[in-house]
Amino acid sequence: ACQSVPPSLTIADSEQIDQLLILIDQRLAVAPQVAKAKWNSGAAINDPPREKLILEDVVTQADGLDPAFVRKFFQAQFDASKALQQELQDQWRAEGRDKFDQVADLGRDVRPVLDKLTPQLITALHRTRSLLNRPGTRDYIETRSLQLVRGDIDGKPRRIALLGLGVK
Ligand SMILES: C=C(O[C@@H]1C=C(C(=O)O)C=C[C@H]1O)C(=O)O
Repeated sequence: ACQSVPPSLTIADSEQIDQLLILIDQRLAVAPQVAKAKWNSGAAINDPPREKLILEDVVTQADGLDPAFVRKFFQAQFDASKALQQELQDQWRAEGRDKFDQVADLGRDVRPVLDKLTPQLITALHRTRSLLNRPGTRDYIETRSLQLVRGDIDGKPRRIALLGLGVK
């Protein structure tokens, strides 16, 4: 990791960015459980009221951060999760998969995991906001995300999630 840290970031800075990437990965890692629960129940992958609720929540919790940035970031995390859910369900459909025997309950077991990550992500955004537009940060995120942000079939969910950081 140290070799890829650009001169514009301290090691401590790079560790804060890593922490954000780890949280993005942890959120994406929940998507297969969501996809399974919805596969069994037949519920739609997209749940706009649930997304709206989270967005309203994060904007009020994100004091000091630009609300437009926070919304954009979380919308990208939803979009990444949905892209991964879609890829998985497309695969299961192609395989002619039956329902899964054991799935976690979406409301009782799975969404609470996402809800626990939300404030942790907001904290990580606070700690990294001023680092995101430094020269070299973009390349650092690219390199590190390949190791830290997995949970993903073809790289598309990861790309969508990282676009939410708005790093140019
Ligand atoms: C993860 C879910 O699926 C989708 C993605 C969401 C998210 O990432 O938080 C929220 C609602 C759904 O559009 C879910 O329904 O909980």
